[in-house]
Amino acid sequence: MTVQVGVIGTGMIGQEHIRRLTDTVAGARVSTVSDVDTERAKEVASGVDARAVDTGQEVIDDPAVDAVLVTSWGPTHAEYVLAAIEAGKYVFCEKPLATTAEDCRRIVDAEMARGRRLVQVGFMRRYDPGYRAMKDAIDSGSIGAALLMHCAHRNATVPETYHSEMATHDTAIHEIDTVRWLLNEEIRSAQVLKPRTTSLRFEHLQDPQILLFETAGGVRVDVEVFVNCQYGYDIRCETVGERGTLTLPDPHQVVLRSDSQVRTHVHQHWKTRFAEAFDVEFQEWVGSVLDDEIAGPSSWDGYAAAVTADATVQALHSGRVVDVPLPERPAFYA
Ligand SMILES: NC(=O)C1=CN([C@@H]2O[C@H](COP(=O)(O)OP(=O)(O)OC[C@H]3O[C@@H](n4cnc5c(N)ncnc54)[C@H](O)[C@@H]3O)[C@@H](O)[C@H]2O)C=CC1
Ligand SMILES: O=C1[C@@H](O)[C@H](O)[C@@H](O)[C@H](O)[C@H]1O
Repeated sequence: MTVQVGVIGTGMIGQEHIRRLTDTVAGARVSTVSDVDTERAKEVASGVDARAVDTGQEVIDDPAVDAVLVTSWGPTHAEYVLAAIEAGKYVFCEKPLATTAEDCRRIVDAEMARGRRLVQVGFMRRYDPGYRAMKDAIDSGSIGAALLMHCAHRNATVPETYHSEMATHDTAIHEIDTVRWLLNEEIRSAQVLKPRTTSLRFEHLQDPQILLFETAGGVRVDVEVFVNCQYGYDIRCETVGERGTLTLPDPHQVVLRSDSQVRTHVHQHWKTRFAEAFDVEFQEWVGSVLDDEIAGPSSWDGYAAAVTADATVQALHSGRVVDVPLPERPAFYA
């Protein structure tokens, strides 16, 4: 069987995932697409022999669509995810699940009321081979109990529309999910340090920032978010345990020795740095839709990340350590 996917949002990542579902992932086909920019939707649809419709709701209502992919602008996610749940359709939503914790909670409650998992959130790092190897090594006890984690999330540059809160909500939201997943614990408090700022930024932006988290089990995590680092897209993570450390490897790159130098390429964008992770993420999602059993990052994970991100933004503004007010995880998401 082929999963017929309807896509809402044909911007940058929407087009990436449409290409992926068309050329790389087995068992799926993009059948229907929409975007508020209807001309863009038509153009993208014609490239993959799909049907363009005028609204996201029409995608969800299309009887030919088995599963919905939401890759529109973040503030529109909640409306589409809730409508897909209402229609009883599987829905993959790019991060963030919703832009407010309240909307994430509405999604969690709607999914629980439906009685089965329909939603997967696009936290693609869980599918990166390096992060997966780190998770396996932590779980197997190879470094003993984890004590510390040092992370860095660097982008080459960001546009003027990017503001200081986005360092958490848009960027470090990936680390928030990754830390919870790797350590299998919730984050209980957040603090934000504001180092000297780079001169190579738009004036309104605090860049870099250092986010400090403490997990429920007392693991201390530092995350450097530096979104104008100039030199590339660089993601780092080291876990320090009682008996050793684990370092996230860079994806395979050829190393050139020539002219008295050793050189290797630095990724410039998330598209290439996480290309393999996205491919695996979508292959596994399609498999789980075919098996009728969604197993990837859940709407609870989307909600927990949003609550943690809100506390982190409060910490950015107050300069204080802020507790993360996350309720207990419902058994439905055990
Ligand atoms: N997992 C990851 O590493 C990444 C995730 N993302 C996430 O993907 C989402 C989209 O990001 P980009 O593609 O970079 O943005 P984009 O701005 O390139 O594309 C967003 C698209 O949504 C459309 N849109 C806006 N409102 C709409 C509505 N009401 N209905 C239908 N379409 C609507 C826009 O016209 C645009 O084509 C964001 O939530 C972003 O956080 C983006 C980049 C990387
Ligand atoms: O999700 C992403 C973008 O939306 C965000 O703007 C970037 O900072 C992240 O590195 C990327 O993974």
